[in-house]
Amino acid sequence: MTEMRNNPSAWAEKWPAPAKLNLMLRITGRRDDGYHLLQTVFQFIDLCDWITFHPVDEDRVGLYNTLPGVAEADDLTVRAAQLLKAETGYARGVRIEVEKNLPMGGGLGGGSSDAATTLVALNHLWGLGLTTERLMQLGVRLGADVPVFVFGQAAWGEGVGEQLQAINVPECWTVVIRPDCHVNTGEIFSDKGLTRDSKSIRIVDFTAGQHQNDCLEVVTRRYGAVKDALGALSEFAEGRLTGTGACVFAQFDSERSARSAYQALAGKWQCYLVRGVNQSPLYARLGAIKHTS
Ligand SMILES: C[C@](O)(CO)[C@H](O)COP(=O)(O)OP(=O)(O)OC[C@H]1O[C@@H](n2ccc(N)nc2=O)[C@H](O)[C@@H]1O
Ligand SMILES: Nc1ncnc2c1ncn2[C@@H]1O[C@H](COP(=O)(O)OP(=O)(O)OP(=O)(O)O)[C@@H](O)[C@H]1O
Repeated sequence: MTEMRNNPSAWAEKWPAPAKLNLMLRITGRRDDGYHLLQTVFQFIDLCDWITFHPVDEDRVGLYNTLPGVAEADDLTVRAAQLLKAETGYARGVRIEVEKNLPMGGGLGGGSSDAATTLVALNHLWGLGLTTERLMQLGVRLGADVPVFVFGQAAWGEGVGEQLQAINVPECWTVVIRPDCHVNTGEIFSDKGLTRDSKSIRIVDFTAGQHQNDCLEVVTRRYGAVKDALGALSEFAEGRLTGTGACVFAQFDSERSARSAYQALAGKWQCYLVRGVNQSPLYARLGAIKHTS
């Protein structure tokens, strides 16, 4: 029996898998394998999927509930757990229960965040002792957005988003609109019209207001709903695209102004009123569990 099995309360905990926003995204080049080189700023928001891990004595990884259109074996939580077992030789298994709140194909990184939470939580619950750096290296094999969720702090990202430097950005009240469409990330990155030669900038340039997202033109050309959502937001504040969309967001100086924009938009759009956070809620949970175990 592993150490953590003697602490059933840790197993009973739900683990958060937060969404991220790309506060800007520049495409500066392309690797030989086709992946794009980026400069981006990641920040988390307090909108989360919630994942519960149930110990299984046999060598088996499974789900309680599959997601629409995603076979069990393809689910990123299952793939993350299998990867950890292959890496460490851990012999037992787990059943994973995902409470899905983050829209899929929304540019909020939900699948990647679910994978990262699985890596971090099972590393802890199975007592594997892998470092955060090693978990990030495993994570990037599952998706370019996984490392930042393992990293757990708002970050300046380069490479494909796996070279990360922690930064502090204002923790603004934010309105996110989810247009009624799913954007396929691979489809946007393979569009012929995508610009891939943006000049590199420095963190101070971002801080001074350079917020461009190089995917914007392609995404709004292909998805009219994204363009309309940006138009709706721009009546209140600067509207921005996160990742390759579909979600768009605007940051506000106060809860009051964010709430009033949210109330005006919520009649027509599916929206979320959220707060930007520089520390991932995942690490708040991990800290609390370590404290009591
Ligand atoms: C757009 C972002 O969300 C910004 O944070 C990420 O770059 C995308 O991360 P992700 O969804 O985890 O992406 P992956 O699952 O790794 O890749 C999906 C597909 O997008 C393309 N892709 C992705 C990331 C990247 N830097 N260059 C790419 O060309 C690849 O064709 C890949 O097959
Ligand atoms: N646990 C999971 N949650 C969501 N999607 C998953 C999961 N496992 C596999 N997937 C697959 O990953 C795809 C991308 O989902 P995700 O929610 O991460 O999109 P996204 O927010 O646009 O990601 P990104 O911003 O990283 O491009 C889904 O369409 C689905 O096929």
